[in-house]
Amino acid sequence: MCDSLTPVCDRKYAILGTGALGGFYGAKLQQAGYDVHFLLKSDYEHVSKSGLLIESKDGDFTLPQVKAYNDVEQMPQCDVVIVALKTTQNHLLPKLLPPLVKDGGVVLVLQNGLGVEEDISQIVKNVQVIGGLCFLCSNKVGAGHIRHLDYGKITLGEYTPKYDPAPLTERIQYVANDFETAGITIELATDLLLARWQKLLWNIPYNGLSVILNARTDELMTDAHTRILVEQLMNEVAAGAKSSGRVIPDSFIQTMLNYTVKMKPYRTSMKIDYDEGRPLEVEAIFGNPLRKAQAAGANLPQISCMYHQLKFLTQRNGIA
Ligand SMILES: NC(=O)C1=CN([C@@H]2O[C@H](COP(=O)(O)OP(=O)(O)OC[C@H]3O[C@@H](n4cnc5c(N)ncnc54)[C@H](OP(=O)(O)O)[C@@H]3O)[C@@H](O)[C@H]2O)C=CC1
Ligand SMILES: CC(C)(CO)C(=O)C(=O)O
Repeated sequence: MCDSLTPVCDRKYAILGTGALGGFYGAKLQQAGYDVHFLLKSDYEHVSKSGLLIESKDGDFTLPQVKAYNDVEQMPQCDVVIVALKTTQNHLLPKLLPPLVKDGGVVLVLQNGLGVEEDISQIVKNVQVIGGLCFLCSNKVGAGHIRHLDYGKITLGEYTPKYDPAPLTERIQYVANDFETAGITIELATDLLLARWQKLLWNIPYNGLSVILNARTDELMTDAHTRILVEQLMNEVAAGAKSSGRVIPDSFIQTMLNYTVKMKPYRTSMKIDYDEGRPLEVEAIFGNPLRKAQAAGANLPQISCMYHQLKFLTQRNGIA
């Protein structure tokens, strides 16, 4: 394996799920010279023939040729495997991950939600699991066609048993360097659990309310009543974090509110999934944090209410 100082080397990356997020970051890594292997499902034929098209606010580009697969058994073992499926597909990971990740390699989880690293550490042994929180607005708009609308920064943190804070290692450093070489801003965190709760502070109110109230982010922030609701939900997420011994200060809540006011009007990814009749990431984003907080004795009534509303909607619409 190449060391952390090698700017671009023969490190092999696998993208598990070449959609809005995996397609974008995978294409950026390939564009920077890394050896990237893309796992696809419905877009496999198209991408094998025509590659990927990335429309990005940082500049459009095409990759006419990519290494595309529809079967992990055909893929080479990779140094870094990026999990970029929707969490609703994570039941496939026991089949997808073991043949793909090198012994001593890295599994990088770029999904939203809580608890996925813990599950993955049970599936593959002798690999390092790293979590990444992506501040990205990207959509897949057609076969092999990704539209990157805004942002892109990733916060990376190493997973350790029980999510104990971890010092930065050489491994996380080289993953960070590779992404930075590809033009992605990286922040390194020594406390992955805190970083995950901080990301949930955005996802829980906006993803949930966007579906339940049929609203974009700008509508939720303009209306005085929904703005209060967002803030109350953020405070409950902070209470959930506190039950895990993590402190999210009020100033962070204010920063997230201001950040969303300045965002281009955005239909959240959960809302897009809902509108398209696809399963929603309800368990990873709502169920797991709720269960973790409840196990620690914390009561989060508004998040619990939202969780049950979303479960109702997904069951009624047959997308559970
Ligand atoms: N999009 C964004 O801006 C952000 C997304 N995230 C998180 O990133 C994760 C991924 O989201 P996103 O990229 O938006 O989702 P997408 O649905 O766009 O991408 C997931 C991809 O996985 C593919 N896939 C599903 N099952 C398989 C399979 N069995 N084999 C191969 N490929 C498969 C899908 O292919 P097919 O279309 O053929 O089903 C799809 O292209 C989620 O956890 C999301 O919450 C986090 C921050 C921002
Ligand atoms: C906050 C946002 C919209 C972009 O930063 C995001 O990361 C998400 O959709 O999960």
